[in-house]
Amino acid sequence: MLHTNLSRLLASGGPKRLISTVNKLTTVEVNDKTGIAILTMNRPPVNGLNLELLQDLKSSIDEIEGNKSRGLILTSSSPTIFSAGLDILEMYKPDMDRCRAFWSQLQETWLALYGSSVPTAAAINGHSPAGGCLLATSCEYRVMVPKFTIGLNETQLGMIAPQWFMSAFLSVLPQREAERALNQGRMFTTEEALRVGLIDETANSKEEAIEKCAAFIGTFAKVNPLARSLTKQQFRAADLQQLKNGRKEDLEKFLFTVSQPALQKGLGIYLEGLKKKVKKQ
Ligand SMILES: CCCCCCCC/C=C/C=C/CC(=O)SCCNC(=O)CCNC(=O)[C@H](O)C(C)(C)COP(=O)(O)OP(=O)(O)OC[C@H]1O[C@@H](n2cnc3c(N)ncnc32)[C@H](O)[C@@H]1OP(=O)(O)O
Repeated sequence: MLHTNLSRLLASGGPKRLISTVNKLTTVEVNDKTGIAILTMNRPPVNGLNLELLQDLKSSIDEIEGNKSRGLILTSSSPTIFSAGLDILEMYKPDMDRCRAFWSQLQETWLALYGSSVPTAAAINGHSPAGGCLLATSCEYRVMVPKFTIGLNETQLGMIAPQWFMSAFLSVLPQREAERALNQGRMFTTEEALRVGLIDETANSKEEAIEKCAAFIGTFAKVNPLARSLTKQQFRAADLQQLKNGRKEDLEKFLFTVSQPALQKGLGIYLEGLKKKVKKQ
């Protein structure tokens, strides 16, 4: 009951205090009464994860860790896109120095979100392919609005999802399901995602999704915060350590991959397809 009241208060727009608007591409709002922080991505049109959005996400996660919030809910300001994943323009005909900084920041941001000490949930209020799915599966709970899609579609782009993308996916899906979906580059509808367990609940609106995420975070209200956070970290330690140990190698593999002419050709065709789709409408 307490949890339901907390989540209703949060969703009803009860007393909210805007703690930070410092970052250009993210905002953090902490509800005074519940102590839950809503972290909103705001990089139109599709929340493509470029270097700057990744930097802002990391600094917002740090801020939420530092201000003793009771939980973090990740969402988007777009009515139809949670995140379109990595900004393909960071990988297409890239400046290699920026590309290096981009991938290193992606690693950094993932380590912060997946390893966050506070309870995390994603209110998925739009499409969530690839890197968008990585963000969502790095959270502990997912609530998604109908008529959108989510999944790791890397193989469709001729790319291989790195091991740590797979770790987050595998922390949510059974191995058999995860392996098949990754090999196919499968995008799940909201309903399919619920059926396989890629999301935990559906909601009819962003507000309801946030309410349900807050209710999930509320389930920890009576649990010792340190015991909860250390338990979470033990569950995730091997995945986090694997990337920490292999960061340099992972970066080099990425740089090698994006510098392949065949990949560049594929990305060019993919981008062209996205643009043609816009013109047709
Ligand atoms: C062994 C280990 C090896 C390690 C090596 C690692 C290898 C590299 C790994 C890479 C991993 C990559 C993961 C990714 O995240 S790649 C990105 C994948 N994302 C997608 O495929 C999504 C593509 N976008 C869409 O499907 C749609 O845009 C959608 C999100 C469904 C939204 O549709 P809609 O609302 O209709 O919007 P538009 O399609 O019209 O898009 C509006 C404009 O935004 C541009 N756009 C869309 N997505 C991206 C993107 N991801 N990056 C850059 N730009 C994007 C689109 O072209 C439109 O642009 P414009 O208005 O200029 O025409």
